[in-house]
Amino acid sequence: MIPPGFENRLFTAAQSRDIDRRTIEELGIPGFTLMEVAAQRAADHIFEMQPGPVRVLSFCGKGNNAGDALAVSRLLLMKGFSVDVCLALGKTGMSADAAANLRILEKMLEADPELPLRFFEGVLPGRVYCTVIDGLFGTGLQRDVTGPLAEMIAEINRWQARVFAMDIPSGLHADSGAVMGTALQAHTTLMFGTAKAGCYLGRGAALSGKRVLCPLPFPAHLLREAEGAVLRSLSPGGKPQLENKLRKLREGREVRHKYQNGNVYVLGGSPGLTGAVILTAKAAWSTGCGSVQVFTTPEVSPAYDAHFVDITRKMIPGDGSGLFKADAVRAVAEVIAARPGVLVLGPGLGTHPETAAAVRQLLRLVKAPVVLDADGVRALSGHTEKLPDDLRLIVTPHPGEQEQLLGFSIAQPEQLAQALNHFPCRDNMVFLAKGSPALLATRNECRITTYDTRIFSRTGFGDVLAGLMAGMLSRLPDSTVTAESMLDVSALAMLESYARATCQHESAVSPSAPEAGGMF
Ligand SMILES: NC(=O)C1=CN([C@@H]2O[C@H](COP(=O)(O)OP(=O)(O)OC[C@H]3O[C@@H](n4cnc5c(N)ncnc54)[C@H](OP(=O)(O)O)[C@@H]3O)[C@@H](O)[C@H]2O)[C@@H](O)CC1
Ligand SMILES: [K+]
Repeated sequence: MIPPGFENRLFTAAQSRDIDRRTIEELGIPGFTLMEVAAQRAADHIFEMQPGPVRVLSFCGKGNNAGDALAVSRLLLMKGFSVDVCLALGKTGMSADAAANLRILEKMLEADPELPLRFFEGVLPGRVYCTVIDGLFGTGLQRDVTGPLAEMIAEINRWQARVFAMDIPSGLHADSGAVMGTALQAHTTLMFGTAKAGCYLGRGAALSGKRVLCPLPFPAHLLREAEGAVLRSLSPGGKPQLENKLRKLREGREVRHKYQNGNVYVLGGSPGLTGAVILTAKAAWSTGCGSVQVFTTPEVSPAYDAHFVDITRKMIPGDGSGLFKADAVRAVAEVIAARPGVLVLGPGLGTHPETAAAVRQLLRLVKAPVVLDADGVRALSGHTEKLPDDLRLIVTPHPGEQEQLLGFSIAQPEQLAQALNHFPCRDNMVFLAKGSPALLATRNECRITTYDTRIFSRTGFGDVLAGLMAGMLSRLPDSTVTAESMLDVSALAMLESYARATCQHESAVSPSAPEAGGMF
């Protein structure tokens, strides 16, 4: 049983170790008991997946991860499976609980020499297996896997077996999802007690296969007290909960006419780049907000004639180039001040230096929450420190824009903390690092997508996402637009885009098999 509220919480290796330790020391549940519970849950899952007894390879190191695999091996034997145990690092120096589990197996074999159990030290048994229990390394892996161990991992990967990883696939870093030299490709990862961040980040998302959280008797207060960043997974299953949270916030809003049901402003669309604005404005409108208004120059406005029925246009002054420049900044800020709403700044705005300067000027003047996307993000490169500290901001760069904005692209939650430090408004903002997985963070929390964000790799989805965010945000009472609710809105807008993308995309790839490197 996972304590309520922790279903989608992710933990680092240090946090997990600390929770293990405190459960043992403060509650008095022995480590061996925790291991037995973990093994029982893992074995139950394996029996479900593999109902008929087969010969399995139990691939063990010398830490507690091996202890898990050895305890699972015993439970499989008791169900009639045949087990070949590979003690890849030999018998010496095993952790106490791993050694105890090994001793139990040895005693069982001594008592019943007919038992289908064999041991191999330092080598693989020399045959191919369809099912493998991976207990080489868990959260204790700190350095690269090399030499004979790396060769064994490569060999097992060649079998394309059904690999059940204990806690985390061996070779994967439990925090970053980085491959430490080489790693096993799991079919299923049975995470013990806590979901490990490394199974969701970097290569971990693909190498973990199906992720299953096997509950251990950790009390809620220890999970709550785990020190360090709060990480959560963001899966399509979380959509109803987010919708509910935002619906409750909306109930506090008095709506007597359309302008009290949320106003969205879109500023973008330089000559030849109006498609992005059309997508953004339509997506915002689809959220049910009261009004969507597009700022445009007289030169660009005719491009919208065939597209906008419900969406109004606000003419801004220009110098005849059709671009947004300094002379329009005050006019835009005044329109928004007169009728507050949410501004989407950037779709198709173009990269003219004077336009970029006007974007920065507007961000210093405007009091509305802003969703900053595409060319709007580019305009901030090298200038983030000049933003007002009370600006409420959602910034949505893809990896190329992250590189330009920060000098690095984001793969780890700690890098988001670094990214947020570039902004004086860091306490009022959400940084959405697009990529695969996408990471969404405020100063207090980071969410990691669990679905395949490669589906967003189509021109225009960034524009749709920005429109959805602004539309949803505009419908909340202004006093509830905080970093926390903006994170919920961003998460829900991502899930809504995903739902739309999977409907539209006939050849949608499986959401359970994300692959590193994709982006949108
Ligand atoms: N009660 C609990 O705590 C519970 C814990 N549980 C389980 O324990 C797991 C964590 O166990 P763990 O901490 O013992 O570490 P683990 O991952 O088995 O490996 C460490 C060993 O590997 C070695 N080693 C490392 N890198 C290496 C390399 N590159 N190449 C070669 N060797 C290398 C390292 O050796 P050393 O660095 O000392 O040389 C050390 O001996 C956790 O993931 C979960 O499965 C669950 O049962 C729930 C209850
Ligand atoms: K493992």
